[in-house]
Amino acid sequence: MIQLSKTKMPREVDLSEVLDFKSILQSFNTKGQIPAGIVTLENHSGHRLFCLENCPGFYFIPGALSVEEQCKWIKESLISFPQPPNRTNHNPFYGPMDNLFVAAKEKKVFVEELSSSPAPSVDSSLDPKRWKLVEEQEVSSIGKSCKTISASVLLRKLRWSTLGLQFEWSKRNYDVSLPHNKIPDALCGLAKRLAAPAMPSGEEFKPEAAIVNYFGLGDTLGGHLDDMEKDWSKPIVSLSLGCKAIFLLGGKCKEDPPVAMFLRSGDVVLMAGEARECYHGVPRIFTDEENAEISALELHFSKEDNCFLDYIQTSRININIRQVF
Ligand SMILES: O=C(O)CCC(=O)C(=O)O
Ligand SMILES: [Fe+2]
Repeated sequence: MIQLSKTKMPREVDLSEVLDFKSILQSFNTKGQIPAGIVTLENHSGHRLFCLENCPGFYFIPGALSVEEQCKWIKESLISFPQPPNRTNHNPFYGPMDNLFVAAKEKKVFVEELSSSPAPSVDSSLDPKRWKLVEEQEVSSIGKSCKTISASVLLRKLRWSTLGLQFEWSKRNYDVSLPHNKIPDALCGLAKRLAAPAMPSGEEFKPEAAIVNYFGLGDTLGGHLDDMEKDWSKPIVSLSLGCKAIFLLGGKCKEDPPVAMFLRSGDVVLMAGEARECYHGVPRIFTDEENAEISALELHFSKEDNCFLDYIQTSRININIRQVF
């Protein structure tokens, strides 16, 4: 099950064995050299792809997204992707939440409304209408018995949002009866172009759903399979944005030793065919200045709204796009 879990602060680990496709690309471009077990090809857009000999269907495209594209998808992930009818991890407790990012930027606060009638439901936390958004300065005038939580804390606790067909975590399946919007056209077009090298010949990828994962310091994604889509010959297209992470690609059994690789902002991974049967996860993100490797993003965002800069300096966002049927 895909769930981001809080862990203790990161430990010092030996990173010397972690595959680094950025430097593999550099040494291929300058010296024509490539490590054993890795093969390379070029896609239509001139991007170099790397595949692993012992994991057919796995593709790594280092630096596939320009800085402008990365900034665009970071903004979309914070502003529009968590908007209803898309659901987020906050839905069960707070209900559909409009404009969380803007509310956080404006330092607004959610307040639980205490109504005398009708009788409260057995579990009041499941009644989303009980939460209203107020200005920070109004909080002092609200009774101490009311629960309050700031929008910026809720933004920090945003773990996932779902686009297109909505994934129902409790049933671990897509619930086609839930209201949803189509995947935005620009994301659809991008996913189709990126997916092309991993598609069965003559077929075009149909993006029907996407899961957006938000990682803060100490957040991890445990080893899992994405097995709820019908046709595993179609790839999952996975975009990395923000702070650098380590991706673990295991085998078909949980016990198989994984290969570790760095995922930087702008990298894209495709997993199709046999690679879809491989366990994978994200055990670590790097938020320190030296290792996050987000200076290009920082430069770009420093000319814009500081809120994006503040968020991304301690975060990673992953958008993974799927064909469901
Ligand atoms: O964050 C990532 O790079 C991987 C995400 C993933 O595997 C998933 O959401 O299924
Ligand atoms: Fe996954």
